[in-house]
Amino acid sequence: MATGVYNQAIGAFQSNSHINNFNHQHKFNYIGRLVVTKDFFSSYGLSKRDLRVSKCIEYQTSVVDSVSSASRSRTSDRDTHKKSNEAALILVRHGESLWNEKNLFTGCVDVPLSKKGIDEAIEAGKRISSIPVDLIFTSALIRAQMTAMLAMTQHRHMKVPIIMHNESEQAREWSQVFCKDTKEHSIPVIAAWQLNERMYGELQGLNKQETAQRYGKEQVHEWRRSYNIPPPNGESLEMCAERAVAYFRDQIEPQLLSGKNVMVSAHGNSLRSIIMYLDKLTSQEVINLELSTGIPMLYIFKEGRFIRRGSPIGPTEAGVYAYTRRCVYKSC
Ligand SMILES: O=C(O)[C@H](O)COP(=O)(O)O
Repeated sequence: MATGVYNQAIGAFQSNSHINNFNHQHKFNYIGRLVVTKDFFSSYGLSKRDLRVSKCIEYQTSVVDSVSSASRSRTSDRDTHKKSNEAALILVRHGESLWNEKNLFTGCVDVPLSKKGIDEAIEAGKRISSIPVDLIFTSALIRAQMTAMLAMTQHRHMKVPIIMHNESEQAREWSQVFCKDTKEHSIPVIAAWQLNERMYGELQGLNKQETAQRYGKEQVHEWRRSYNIPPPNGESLEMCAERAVAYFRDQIEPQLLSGKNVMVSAHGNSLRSIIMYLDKLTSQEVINLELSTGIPMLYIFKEGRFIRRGSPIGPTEAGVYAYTRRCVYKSC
């Protein structure tokens, strides 16, 4: 049985305000397509009544498992992963940074999280706390790394994320862990510059609103959201996609293919380009794609396809939209 945590995780995606007390009906309304076994009900203290509210339960996934069930061994988790040939992919844009707070173009400048960003990262961690994570990829920038680390402090598995230093033979040698059990209670974290925010060129450090006043809203919107027009001496989304999507395909997809659950903590534009690839968005559609800080998005990778699971539907859930294809551009 491997559906319990998936249910719970999806339930947690439902609503910010319901994180601590979301009800089962919510969970099932959103899921609506999962096989729920006896184990699930007992491990989460649910009753038959809960089953009745889940009108249409038909889709079984083995991506995630019940961490609360101490009886299940890690070995069987691995077997399930292998057999199922499906995996979870969590994408999260870093929490608010100190420059997001000041409304400055940041790009590749390495700025830490603000207090609000720290809270967002912790909140993001709560939302994904029931999805087993085998491997984490972050950008090389501290705001994405802080987000990943803070999120993992909330995880039910309590595994310790450990940054892999591959920059030299010595770094690899000196950071080895010699205890099998300790290793099993760790999650490797791989930092890659290819996942960095798009390089914002001469806009880096400028105030967004002042820049819009100086160059005009349309011009700044074009720099920020067009697909192939770069800001002065910076990267267009297309250029950013060339490195970020290539990295995703070469390094991340093979991990998913092998059944590993992966979290990627990165940036507004590197993630927009990856989502463009995952959801097959056109260069027109991606213009309207906006990502909120610190809101995780879940995809299931199954039979070579990415199935987006992270955006709850319904007007009452507007506060937790991580992703919207049709958003009104606001100059900020
Ligand atoms: O780099 C930045 O300034 C932001 O993180 C992303 O900016 P954008 O919303 O202008 O793409």
